[in-house]
Amino acid sequence: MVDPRYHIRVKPDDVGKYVIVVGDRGRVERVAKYLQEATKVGDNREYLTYTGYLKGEKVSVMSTGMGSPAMAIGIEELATTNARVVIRVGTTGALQKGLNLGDSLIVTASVRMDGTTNQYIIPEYPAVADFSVVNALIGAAKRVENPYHVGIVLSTDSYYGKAFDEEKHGHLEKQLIKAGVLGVEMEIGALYVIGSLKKLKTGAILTVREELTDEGYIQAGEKFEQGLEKSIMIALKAIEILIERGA
Ligand SMILES: O=P(O)(O)O[C@H]1O[C@H](CO)[C@@H](O)[C@H]1O
Ligand SMILES: O=c1cc[nH]c(=O)[nH]1
Repeated sequence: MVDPRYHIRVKPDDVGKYVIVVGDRGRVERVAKYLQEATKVGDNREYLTYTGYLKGEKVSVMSTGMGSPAMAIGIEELATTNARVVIRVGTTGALQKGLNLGDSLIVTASVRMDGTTNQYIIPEYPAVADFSVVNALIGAAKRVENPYHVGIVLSTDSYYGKAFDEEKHGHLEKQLIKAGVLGVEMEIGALYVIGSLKKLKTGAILTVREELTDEGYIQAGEKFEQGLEKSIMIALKAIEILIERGA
């Protein structure tokens, strides 16, 4: 028989109803330190999982690695546990001026430029967040006080180029920027589409890691690290809001 949690290697009851997913396994403990009684409940491949408590409710944090295939496996397997609400805390490259290093970006929807979700459903099916999760993230961002933006991102399969190769796809970049797409990352399309298909409530908050300036991109640094910490706090506060609302 196929193990429904072959990759994430957790017991269903070891995962809370509320789960934060992060790309980088080094980010898991940065989130877990805010949970009460956090303990490691799984560690296999890119999937490192801790579970603790917030307001008496079990909350987990799991890394999903880079790219949509790894996110898809993580979400499929999480859906066989107690998980019902999944919030991604990730990083993004800005596609618009005015998104500064360390700013938070609450993601309402994604342009599905990944391959994975096309193997699940027609391209016209939207990659959209759960409204109650977006609402809680906005409420939390107001309280934590980090500059934040709300909107659409582009989810690609390639960090180095391809969709944004000026010669090959310059028109596409211009089209999406003109259409107001705020940032680029690599997993939210899969999270939102597969989350919807599996009846999970999903949302995401990204931190700007590459800022677009007149001179080109500037990357990471202290402002980014501080902003990431704030984004983690916003995601946790959003979960507290959802717990209070019984959502
Ligand atoms: O910081 P994370 O969550 O990994 O997200 C972004 O960073 C990675 C690329 O450097 C991709 O996974 C992209 O989506
Ligand atoms: O996928 C990503 C993440 C951060 N910055 C980018 O340019 N791409």
